[in-house]
Amino acid sequence: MLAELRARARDALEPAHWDYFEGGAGDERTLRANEEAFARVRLVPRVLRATGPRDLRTTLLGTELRAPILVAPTAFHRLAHRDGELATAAGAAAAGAGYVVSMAATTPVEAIAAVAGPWWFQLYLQPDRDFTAALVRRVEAAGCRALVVSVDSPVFGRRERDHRNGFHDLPAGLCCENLRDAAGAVRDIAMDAGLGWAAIGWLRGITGLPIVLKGVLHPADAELAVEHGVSGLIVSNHGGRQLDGAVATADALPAVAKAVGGRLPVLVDGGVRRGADILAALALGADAVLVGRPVLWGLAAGGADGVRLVLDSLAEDLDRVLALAGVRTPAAVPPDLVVSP
Ligand SMILES: Cc1cc2nc3c(=O)[nH]c(=O)nc-3n(C[C@H](O)[C@H](O)[C@H](O)COP(=O)(O)O)c2cc1C
Ligand SMILES: CC(C)CC(=O)C(=O)O
Repeated sequence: MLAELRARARDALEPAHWDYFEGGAGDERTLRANEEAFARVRLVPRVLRATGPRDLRTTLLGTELRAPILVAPTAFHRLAHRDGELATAAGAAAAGAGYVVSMAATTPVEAIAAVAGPWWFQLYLQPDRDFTAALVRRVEAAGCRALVVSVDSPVFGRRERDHRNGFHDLPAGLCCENLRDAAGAVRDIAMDAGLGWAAIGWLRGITGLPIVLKGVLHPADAELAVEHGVSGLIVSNHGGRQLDGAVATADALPAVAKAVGGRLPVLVDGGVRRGADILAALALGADAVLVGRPVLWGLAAGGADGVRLVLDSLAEDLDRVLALAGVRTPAAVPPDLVVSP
């Protein structure tokens, strides 16, 4: 099903835009490694446990979801479909999935909020702290439930497909609508190589929203994140778009989950394509997964209905594999459901 949507998305998109959505950094080693790591996992199901009806409902930081599945923050949805983030928001809401709106969304958060279910906002902390604070106020006022701070991007990864295609800017008429300053001028997103833990403390001081760090791979950083009072972690390598050669997320997850020791929710993204991948992520220590490119395939192929189809299919697939593995709820997935290869 996903493969078919992917093919339709490819047909629907300009080749340079397809490459932007699909590509990774460098030789795309990490991009490939994410899917390969999930494909290597072997499951050891339990039998005859009379587990009865499954219940996939999951609550994360006060946000109730139909299944442990969220839409990962991805940029520029109006490049994929004319309805852009509005279609993503409506599709995710219909599927009961969480939606993490990218800071590089091409639709204002107020318009997204009007059609979305529960949504979080992904932030790149800008060197201009006043601008960042104003944006935080804006998303709070629009109804955002948590801030996802991406910490894997002190500089841009080198996306060779984009260099080859000369894809550097959005076409005329599209822009990052949430990066307007008080005068209405749109800023570029700045990556900040000077970002440290003090910046997280600063953010903590200006907002009451839960702060989730996205892009943690090392267990020592997970420990530091707990010490700095964040509310959640996303084990992520940005879908292989930042540090090429970075460890696959399924491989990094167990050590991070162990370091966190249940003190915070741990989410993971990168290469999640099947219910069995979600089951594996849960067994390896995650509380939920985020899905990036497959949502973009659904969006490009079919707008809101395509997004809903992707998310519903993943949830149905998870329900089936939970039954086959002898488990009733996501929280009950035991670590010994997976064997290391
Ligand atoms: C086209 C594209 C744009 C992305 N834009 C952002 C972004 O704006 N902010 C961010 O934190 N992550 C961004 N990501 C990374 C995703 O949030 C996520 O980590 C990744 O896509 C997960 O891997 P998957 O695509 O294999 O599911 C982007 C990923 C893609 C593919
Ligand atoms: C506009 C970019 C900052 C979006 C991004 O994070 C990405 O393309 O991976």
